[in-house]
Amino acid sequence: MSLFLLMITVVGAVPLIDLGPFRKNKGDVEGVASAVDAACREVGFFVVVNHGVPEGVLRRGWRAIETFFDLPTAEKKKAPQMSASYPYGYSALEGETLAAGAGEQSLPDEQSLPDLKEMFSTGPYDPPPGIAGPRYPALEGFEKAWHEYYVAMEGLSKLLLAVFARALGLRDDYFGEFSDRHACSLRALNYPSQDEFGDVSGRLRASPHTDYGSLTILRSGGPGLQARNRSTGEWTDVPFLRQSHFVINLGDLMSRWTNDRWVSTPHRVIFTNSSRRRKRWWRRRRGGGGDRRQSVAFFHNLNPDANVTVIDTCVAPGEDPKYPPILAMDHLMHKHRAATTFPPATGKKLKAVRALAAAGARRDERDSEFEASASPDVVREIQALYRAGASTRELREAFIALETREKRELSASVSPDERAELLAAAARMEAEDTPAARAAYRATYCRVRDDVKLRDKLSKVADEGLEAAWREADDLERRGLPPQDVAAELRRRIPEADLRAMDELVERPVLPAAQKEKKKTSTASPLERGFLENSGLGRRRRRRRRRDEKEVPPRGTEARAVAMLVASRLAVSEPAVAEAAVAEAVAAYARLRKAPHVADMSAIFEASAEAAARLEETDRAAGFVAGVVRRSLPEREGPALHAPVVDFMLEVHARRTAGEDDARLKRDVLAHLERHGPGFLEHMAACAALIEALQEHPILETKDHLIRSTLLDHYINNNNINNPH
Ligand SMILES: O=C(O)CCC(=O)C(=O)O
Ligand SMILES: [Fe+2]
Repeated sequence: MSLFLLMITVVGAVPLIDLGPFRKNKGDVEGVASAVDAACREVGFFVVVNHGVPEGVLRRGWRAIETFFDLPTAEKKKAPQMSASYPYGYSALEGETLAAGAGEQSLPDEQSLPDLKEMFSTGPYDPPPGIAGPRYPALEGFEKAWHEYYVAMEGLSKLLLAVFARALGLRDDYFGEFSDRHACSLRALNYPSQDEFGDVSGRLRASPHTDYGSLTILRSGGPGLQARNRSTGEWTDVPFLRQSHFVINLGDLMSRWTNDRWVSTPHRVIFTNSSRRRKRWWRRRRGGGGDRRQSVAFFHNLNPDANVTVIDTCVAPGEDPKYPPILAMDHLMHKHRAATTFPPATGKKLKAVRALAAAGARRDERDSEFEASASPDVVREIQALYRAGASTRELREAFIALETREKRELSASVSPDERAELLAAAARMEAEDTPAARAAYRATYCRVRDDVKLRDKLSKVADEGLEAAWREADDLERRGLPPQDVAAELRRRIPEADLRAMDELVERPVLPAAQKEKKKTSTASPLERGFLENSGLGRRRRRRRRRDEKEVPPRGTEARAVAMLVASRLAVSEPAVAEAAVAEAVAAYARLRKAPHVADMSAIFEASAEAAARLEETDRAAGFVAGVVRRSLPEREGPALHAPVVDFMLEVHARRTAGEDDARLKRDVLAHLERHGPGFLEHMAACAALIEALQEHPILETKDHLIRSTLLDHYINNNNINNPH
C-alpha cells in the first residue's frame, strides 16, 4: 500500500494503476475499473503495473528491435519498407509528421517539420480482409521475438478492454465483438541521439498528436514523452518509471465512441538532456551519442468494418450523441494518410534545395532543377528567401515546412483517385530520376492541387448557399409567407454568381483520364454527378462532420426540408431539374400543411425520395426514405432506439449495394440482432412494417431489395432465433 501511495506521488497527474485485482479477479476489482474510468475522463493516460506480461517476452522483443535499429541504414532499407500500398514496414528518419494527422488544428510551423525518428511496424499476423499481413526483416530470431511480443500485447489489450467495459457500465466482453478481427499494429520506434543531428532546436522526436485508434500500450526506454495538460495547455512529462511498466493512453476513436466522456490527449516526444551517467552508459555500449531512445507501441485498432456508434451508457438521457457512426477503417486511414509525408519524394527535393542554396555559380541551371521538383508557390517562397540571403539550413527548414504544410492541406482533400495518380507519378519520378519524369510529376502535382483548390472554393460557395437558404426559409416562414412564395423567394435569392460557380465546377474535367470510362457508365446526369462529387454535399472529407449533419434528413421545421431541396436542386443549376424539384417540394409542403406532423414529414420525404430517384440519386433517395422511418418511429415507439435501427438498416443496405456477399451479411445481421436484445427487435419490427408499406413505392422495389429480403424475411418471420438477452 505504501509503495502504491509513493508511486502515485511519483507519477503526479498520470495515475498508476495496479491491474492485479482485475486480472486475478481477487480483491478490489471494481476499484480498478473506477480508477481507470477516472484516469480516462481526466487525463487520457495511465501507467499499469501487474499487467501479467512475462519479463522474458518483453526482453526478447526489445533486444530484437534494438538489433534491427543498430543495423546500418542501407541494411534497414533492405527490410520491408512502408509505402502507399503497405502502411507498415520500415520508415526511415523524417518519414512521418504525426502532427499532420491532427487535421484542421493549426500548428506552429516548427511542429510541421517531420519527426526525428525511424520506425518498423507490422499489422496483425492473422489479418482481416483488406489488411496486409506482417513482413519481417531477415534478421535471425526477429520474427519469433516480434510475434511473441505482439501476441502478448493482444492479450493485454483484451484485458484492458474488459476493464474499460466494466468502467463504462457494460458487460466485460462488450468490446470483444468489435475486435475479434482486429487491425492492431505493433510499432517499434527509434529516436537517434541528438548528436547525430547537430542542432535540434525547434525539432521534435515525435510531434504533437493524438493516437488514432482505441488504445495504445507503450513501453519506452527512457523519458521524453509529454502529454498536454487539459486545463493549463502545458506540456507535462509522462513519468518514466521502469521499462517493465506500460503507459496506456486512449486514441481518438475511443473518445468518439464514448461521446467524449473519455479523452484522447495530445502528446509528443522531446529531446531530453540525458544525465552524465546515462550518457556514459550509452557511450560504453555503443561508443556513440548519449541519448538514443527506443520505444515500442501497440496500437489497438478495431475490426476494419466495426461500426463505431456512440455507446449508449455515455449519452445522458435526453441528450443526442455528438457523433454519427463511422467505420473504424475509414477513421484510421484518414488519419494515417494525413500523417504520412506524401508523396515520398522529400529526399530528392532536399537535394535540389541544397543545390540551390549552394549555388553561387550557374544559378539558372540550379533553379530549373529545383523548379522541376516543387510546386510554383514553394519555389517562389524559397527563391525569395534565397535572394534575401538565407543560409542553407534556413532554406532547408523553410522548404520542409512549406512542403509539409502544402501537402497536409492537399492530403485532407484529394480524392482516392487523385491520390493514386499522384503516388504513381511520384513512383515514376523516383524510379527514373530524369528531368522529364520530374517535370511530369510536377505537372500532375500542380493540376491536382489546382483542382483541389477550386473544389474547396466551390464547395464553400455551395455550403454557404445552402445555409443561407435554410436561414432565409425560416425567416420567411416566420413572416407568414405562403410556401409557394417561400420557394420562389429562395430561388430568386440564390446569387447568380453561385450558380455560375456551380456551372464552372461541373464543366471542369476533374477526374483523371482513367476515370472517364467509369464516369460514362454511371446513370446520373453530368450535372448531378459533378455536384455530388465535388460540392459540400458530395464526398469531401474535410467537412465530413458538417456535411453529415446536413445529409441527415432535416430535423428542424418543415420549411427547412423544403429549403434544402430547393437549394440543392437550384445549386445543380439545370433549370428544368431545378424547376421540377421546386414544384415537387412546394406541393409536398402544401400537403404537409394540411395534415398532421409525422405523416406530413413522411409525405415530404417521400416526394423528395421520388425526386431523388428520378435524378438517379440512389443514396439520397435511401436517405430520404430513412427520414420517413426516423420521423415515424418516435410516435410509435418512443425515441430511444430508432436511430440505431435505421442506421443499421442503412449500413446493411450500403454494404449490399457495394456488392458484399449475402451469406456474410446475413450472418452479421443475425449476430447484430441477437446482440441487441428484444427492445431493438421491436423497433426493428416497427421499422420493417413501415418499410414494407413503403415497399409499394417504386423506388424501393428495386433499390431496397435487401432490407426486405434480409431483414424482413430472414428476421421478422423467423421466430426461432435464440436471443441471449
Ligand atoms: O515513443 C513514445 O514514447 C511515444 C510514441 C507515440 O506517441 C506514437 O508513436 O504514437
Ligand atoms: Fe502516440
